[in-house]
Amino acid sequence: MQSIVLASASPRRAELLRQIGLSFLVQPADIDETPASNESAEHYVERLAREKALAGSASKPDCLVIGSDTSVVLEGRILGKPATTGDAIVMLQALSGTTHQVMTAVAVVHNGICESRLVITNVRFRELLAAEIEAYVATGEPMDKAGGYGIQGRGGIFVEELRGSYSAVVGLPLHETAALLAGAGYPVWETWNSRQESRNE
Ligand SMILES: Cc1cn([C@H]2C[C@H](O)[C@@H](COP(=O)(O)OP(=O)(O)OP(=O)(O)O)O2)c(=O)[nH]c1=O
Repeated sequence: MQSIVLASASPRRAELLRQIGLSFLVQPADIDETPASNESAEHYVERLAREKALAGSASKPDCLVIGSDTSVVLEGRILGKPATTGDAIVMLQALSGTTHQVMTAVAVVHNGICESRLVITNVRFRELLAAEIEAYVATGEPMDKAGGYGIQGRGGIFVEELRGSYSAVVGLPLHETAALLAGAGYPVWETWNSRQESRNE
């Protein structure tokens, strides 16, 4: 079986891949993340996931390379990672009491061919108090996360309802990732079997 490369600096994505039993190499991809003019959020997120996977594959052509991108989208507006704590406060104020979309795309490059999937999850936040937004931002948790929150962390207490994929919100949709890997000739469950066999030998 080919080696897997995760073209990402996100510790959440690595954790999610480990969760499903995969062994892989981490090699973050450095790409320009500026949206093109008039580009839709859907197009932007999927394009970035593909560019990250393709950038990773350029230096590891013999590997199966996974790239992904997550953006929070509020009324069509893309909220990336906050640049400052002030930014994080503004994002969280905007998300308070509303429903937003978390768009995550995953792309897999295999033998030069790139396949990708986009997953859209609706997340509703309850009304947030100004004081709790300040306290949350002071923890530092929002700073490396799209939309300025982490559902898997303290930010979990803001989420009233989620419709879609929890793993996609955290950074990597596991069902779609496994489907793409299977399509590339790498069914995830087969790696469980081979590990089991090597332990039994
Ligand atoms: C909404 C949300 C996002 N996030 C994270 C997932 C991603 O790491 C990050 C979105 O930024 P991305 O630009 O998608 O990813 P990244 O810069 O962390 O890593 P790379 O580009 O190298 O793959 O936000 C959470 O951890 N929890 C959440 O609830």
